[in-house]
Amino acid sequence: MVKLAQNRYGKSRVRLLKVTRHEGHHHVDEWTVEVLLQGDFISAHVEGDNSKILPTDTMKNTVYYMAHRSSATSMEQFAEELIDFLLSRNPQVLAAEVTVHSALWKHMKVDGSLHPTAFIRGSDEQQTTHVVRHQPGGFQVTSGLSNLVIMKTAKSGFEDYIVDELTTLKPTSDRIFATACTATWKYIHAAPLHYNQLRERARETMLHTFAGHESKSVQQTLYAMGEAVLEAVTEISEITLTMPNKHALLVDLDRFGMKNNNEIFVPTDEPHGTIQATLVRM
Ligand SMILES: O=c1[nH]c(=O)c2[nH]c(=O)[nH]c2[nH]1
Repeated sequence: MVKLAQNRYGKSRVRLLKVTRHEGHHHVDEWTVEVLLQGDFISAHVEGDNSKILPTDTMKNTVYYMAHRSSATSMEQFAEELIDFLLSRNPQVLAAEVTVHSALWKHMKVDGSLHPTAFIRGSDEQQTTHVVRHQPGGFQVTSGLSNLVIMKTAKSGFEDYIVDELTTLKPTSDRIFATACTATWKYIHAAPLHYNQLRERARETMLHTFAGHESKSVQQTLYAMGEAVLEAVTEISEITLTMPNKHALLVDLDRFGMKNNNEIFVPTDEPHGTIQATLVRM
């Protein structure tokens, strides 16, 4: 005997470019959206009865429909509108979740000033949000960013770790610290929030802390970054940071009779350290 333990379904990687045409300048949002529904879908799985199934193709169309009529100023707000729309029309759906990944388009600098309608990809960094609402119930919003590629060439060392017969790593008080940071943070959901401002504050705080921190390890800097975000943005209840340690290996120039004063490195992607932690308020 078997039974359906858990299920959800929806549409993934719905790509969308929205141009908001303000007088004198345009704003662009490039989003990749995922919509997932949970609910009373046992008969669909067990009997092949599709009478309660909203087609995933319709979900895709709903994303475009809502994008056109929405005046949401953040992707979190857009996700909330999309969820409300789907839940209001589908009583068989017990929970809807929407994930949005946003690309980093910036106005292009042309002749020294920002062009109003020409854009350049800032980097491969993405802004993210995951919003879920159970019926009945309020929104749970988890936002964040991924692939924030950052590096520092000072204020980073790694010493006094365990040394055993398998240790080859040399301690250093001066190394390259390079990472591609992923962060997700949960919002305390009291009132409608200014998601874009809060996101910018969290991101700026992370960068500020990373740059200034006297790092004894990736672990310590990650903790300092998370702690600073929780201090700076009281609307955030919890933050998870993942920071791969993208090693930059010092090249041995002794072989050529040269001294390498921490100047020439080989950047590596693999293998990399993986450092992750979640910080919550006490
Ligand atoms: O900051 C670091 N943390 C580690 O746990 C670790 N392990 C390692 O080999 N190098 C580093 N660096």
